Amino acid sequence: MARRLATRTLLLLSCSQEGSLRILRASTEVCRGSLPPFSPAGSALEAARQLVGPKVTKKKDGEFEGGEFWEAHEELLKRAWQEHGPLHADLYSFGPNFERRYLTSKLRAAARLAREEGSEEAAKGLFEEILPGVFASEDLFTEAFRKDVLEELDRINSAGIPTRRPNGMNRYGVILDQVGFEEALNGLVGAYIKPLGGMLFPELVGDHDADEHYAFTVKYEPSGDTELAKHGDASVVTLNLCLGPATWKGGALRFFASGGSGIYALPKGNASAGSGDVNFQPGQVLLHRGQHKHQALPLLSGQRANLIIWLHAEHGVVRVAPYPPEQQLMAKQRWQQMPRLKLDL
Ligand SMILES: O=C(O)CCC(=O)C(=O)O
Ligand SMILES: [Fe+2]
Repeated sequence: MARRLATRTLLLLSCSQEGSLRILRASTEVCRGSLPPFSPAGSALEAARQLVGPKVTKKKDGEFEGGEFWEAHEELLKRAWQEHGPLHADLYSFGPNFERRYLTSKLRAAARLAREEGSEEAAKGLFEEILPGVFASEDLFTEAFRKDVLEELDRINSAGIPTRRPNGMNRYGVILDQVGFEEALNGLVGAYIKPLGGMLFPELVGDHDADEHYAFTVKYEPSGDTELAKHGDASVVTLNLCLGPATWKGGALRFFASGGSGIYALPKGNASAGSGDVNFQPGQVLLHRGQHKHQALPLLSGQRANLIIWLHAEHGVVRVAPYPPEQQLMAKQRWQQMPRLKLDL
């Protein structure tokens, strides 16, 4: 699973991979014939609304489901989302407005202290290690962030533009980087999420191990996906924010213990990977290693939506071997890196 997801991430994020370039070119030829005539001067939004997205069926290994369709229409869909425009413009660009509206003052103050003084005490104080290797916080994102994201998702889902399944197992959700959020997310990840991931998992996040991200939402409800099989993510560190929206029953996230072995052995104690169930609360964030195996238990009623950010190195590479203590980054090195503002697509 992890390797398959990594491969798909690589295909989505990197254009330098020979195979994906070939698929893209071939399918563009195939699909042009079946598209309504589209002139560059016409409305991309109108053209995208006439597309019929591929059926989504697989609950495992579904990364490439409809792959040719998505590769062929990538440019059109990107322009369609631009034309569609935002409901909450602040969500789409990272800067002082984004930070003030969507990040708690506690998080901003803790990050300032880490950047200016090299002290991570306040940042560490935002988290509780609820299972070995699983850090939880309710102090990262504001209520307004959840509310605006949920409203934006509703609008995206009723835009009439096809959206691609978020990964090989979850069928329902939105790939946030593909619907206009990549710039804001690059800023958020570079300035906050990557240093937080490095602070909590210094043995895995060095200088470049979390340079890139893949962000998406997942949705569970009785008429759609209700559960998710045990897996690891295509990430070195995963951030998982529960968006709510309101109430649901079941749907806990179960973690499985593993310490790894040989050169992959995780340090003992605080940083090892423990087992247990997490019953999400709206607004709660988890940070865990991507390779810490987990599973979503069956949702019994209601709906649960989460926003997930996978951190990985360039080309989807996921570090699994821990750094020895003397090679780990210092707090200032983590927090003073400049955010990368563009994805290398
Ligand atoms: O159900 C969740 O919150 C986690 C989903 C998940 O693990 C994933 O999409 O990789
Ligand atoms: Fe996962």
